[in-house]
Amino acid sequence: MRIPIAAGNWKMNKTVAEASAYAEALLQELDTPGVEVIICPPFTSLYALSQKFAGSSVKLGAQNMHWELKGAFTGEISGSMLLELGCEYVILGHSERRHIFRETAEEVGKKVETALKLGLRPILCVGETLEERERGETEAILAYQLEKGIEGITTFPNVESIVIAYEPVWAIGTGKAATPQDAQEAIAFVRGKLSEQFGSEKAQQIRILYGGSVSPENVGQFVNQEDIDGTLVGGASLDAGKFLDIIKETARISGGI
Ligand SMILES: O=C(CO)COP(=O)(O)O
Repeated sequence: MRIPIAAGNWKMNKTVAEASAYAEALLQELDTPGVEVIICPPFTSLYALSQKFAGSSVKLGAQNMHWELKGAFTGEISGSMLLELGCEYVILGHSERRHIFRETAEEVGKKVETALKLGLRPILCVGETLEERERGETEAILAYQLEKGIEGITTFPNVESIVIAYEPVWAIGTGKAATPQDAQEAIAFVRGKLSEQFGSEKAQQIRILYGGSVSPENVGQFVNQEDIDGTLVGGASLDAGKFLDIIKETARISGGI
């Protein structure tokens, strides 16, 4: 049984004070044992939130890390630093990192390998641009990003602890979400690729999320799909009330497993 996830990617938003106030509001209302809730704030709020979430069911994730463990990499953060701050997850290969900061699929793969080696659970993001979709290249792009992303971990015993997020670039921050059918189709394709790499038993255990303009109103349609195991939420996760509605709807649709 794959436990559904509601993950909030705050991107470059919220000061420590704002993050702390949000955490208090979230914890006051949170009562959904069937859903794994993950908050991914900026690095600067990780410590404060690890204190706030201690003893609760809310998990902490970072939004990026370097593939090396330490060294002369000005401005970078290592996986062991994230573990020390209480992170269980780390988002890797988000399309904003790939497109704005020119991260390559190979670099993302190195990060995934290091994260898993350290016992951090990667949330590996994959997704096509609008031009790629219109050219009919969606599956080729997903296959390429996935193949490079998991290249270094194919023999790892804990591959099932990875999470994949399908985030079509054209749906991110646009208010124009994919249709549940398109998302299901892409995610079923990803699960098929995971099955080729890891075998069907492992592939059936790996959670695959949808991300891109998820809201309290549309989340149910995604979580209702056979292969979609939750959502990675940007804008709507910045408001504790909206994110709580997303968590509740996820629990309701997935039967509070
Ligand atoms: O990029 C996203 C999550 O990682 C999605 O962002 P939005 O929910 O704002 O579209």
